[in-house]
Amino acid sequence: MNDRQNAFGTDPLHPKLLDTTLRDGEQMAGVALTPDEKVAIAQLLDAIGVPEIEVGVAAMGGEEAVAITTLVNSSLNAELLGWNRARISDLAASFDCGLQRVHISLPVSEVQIAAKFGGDRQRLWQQLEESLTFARDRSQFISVGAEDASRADPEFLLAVAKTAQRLGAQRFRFCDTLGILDPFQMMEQVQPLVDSLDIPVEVHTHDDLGMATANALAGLRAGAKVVDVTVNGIGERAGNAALEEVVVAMRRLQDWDFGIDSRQLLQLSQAVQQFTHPGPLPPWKAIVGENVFTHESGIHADGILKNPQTYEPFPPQWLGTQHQIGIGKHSGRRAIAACLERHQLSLTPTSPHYQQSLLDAVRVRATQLKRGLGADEVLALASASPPS
Ligand SMILES: CC(=O)SCCNC(=O)CCNC(=O)[C@H](O)C(C)(C)COP(=O)(O)OP(=O)(O)OC[C@H]1O[C@@H](n2cnc3c(N)ncnc32)[C@H](O)[C@@H]1OP(=O)(O)O
Ligand SMILES: O=C(O)CCC(=O)C(=O)O
Repeated sequence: MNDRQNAFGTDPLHPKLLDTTLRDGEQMAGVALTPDEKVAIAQLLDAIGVPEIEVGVAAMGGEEAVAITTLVNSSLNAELLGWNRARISDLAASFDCGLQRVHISLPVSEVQIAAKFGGDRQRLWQQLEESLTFARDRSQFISVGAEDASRADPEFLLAVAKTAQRLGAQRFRFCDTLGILDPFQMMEQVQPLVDSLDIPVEVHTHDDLGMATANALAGLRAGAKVVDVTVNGIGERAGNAALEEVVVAMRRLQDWDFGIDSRQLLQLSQAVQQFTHPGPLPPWKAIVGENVFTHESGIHADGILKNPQTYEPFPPQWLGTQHQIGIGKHSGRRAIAACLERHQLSLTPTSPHYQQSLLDAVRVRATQLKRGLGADEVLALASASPPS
């Protein structure tokens, strides 16, 4: 990473990642990780350079507490954080697991305060104070999270943040819990917190409107110093900002790599996929999908063969991979010629009839199979209709 000034200025406290695959990621409906799987994911996160991992909810007890205790004792480099409601019993459960860094969450929107605290703000202030006082004497680090902050009254949100800071919180998490903001609104809402607090602001975004990653980047642009992510973007409902997207987008857009070894992102993504939703990821999934560096359309394949920069947003080498030229319904002559050339066959430029008949055969076959063709299938079609 060079030292050039970017959108984050020259502040030495560059933004950091907090991975919450093991907490919010696991909250995705149907996901249930064993302690061993949680440890395996944490080790992979650690290996690629993630500096902070939200490990789970100790108040759940049982295997979740076992997993958290095992993680605490597993000598990871990453700092670990345990998620808690603003309740002493939750915090006690985290401390029983050996956690020394805790997160305390409070609902801050009218609708959530009504549902969770019977609309009693006094109760909210009291639980904030009680839980922070309890945690302060027993922990090394406390962050406070404002659940549903994006729907909260901004003055009330700021009052909660300042109170949390005064009572000893060392970081404040702004949550777009329902994923309802756009990046402009995200900046407008996060900026005042950054400007008014002495402690760092963290942003937590959801993908309900497909804007989790964009909003995460907007939060950073507004001055947040920590951004929450999950591998493959898993999480509640439509998921969270995806670790791989935030890392690669920030490298591409701001020349900031978070200290992450992006060549290990594919392996991490595949491991998490197997533990959470066995089966393939959607091939078009940004950054880690199988098709992200596969070019089929004739015009694109032609461009890539002439100069990869024509159609690659960033070099596949960032992910330790290479581009592929796919052959299918949208192929053009140049891609088919390149495929044949790789197998010492030539698509004679002077026989346009042959070229067109092979292209037609590829299109028919790909449409029948509803997929791209392998080189062997292209060669079989070529030998079935030899140059006339
Ligand atoms: C936006 C988010 O991601 S929030 C995090 C969500 N994560 C989870 O829910 C983790 C998994 N959860 C669980 O295992 C369970 O819900 C537990 C162990 C946390 C609690 O289980 P239960 O005691 O059975 O409570 P239940 O889940 O039914 O209800 C939640 C309770 O917490 C209260 N609550 C919710 N958020 C908070 C908060 N931030 N601070 C204090 N209390 C809260 C609710 O009002 C409700 O209280 P009530 O029982 O007095 O009505
Ligand atoms: O940490 C918090 O306060 C809540 C985090 C969360 O998962 C959310 O708001 O979506």
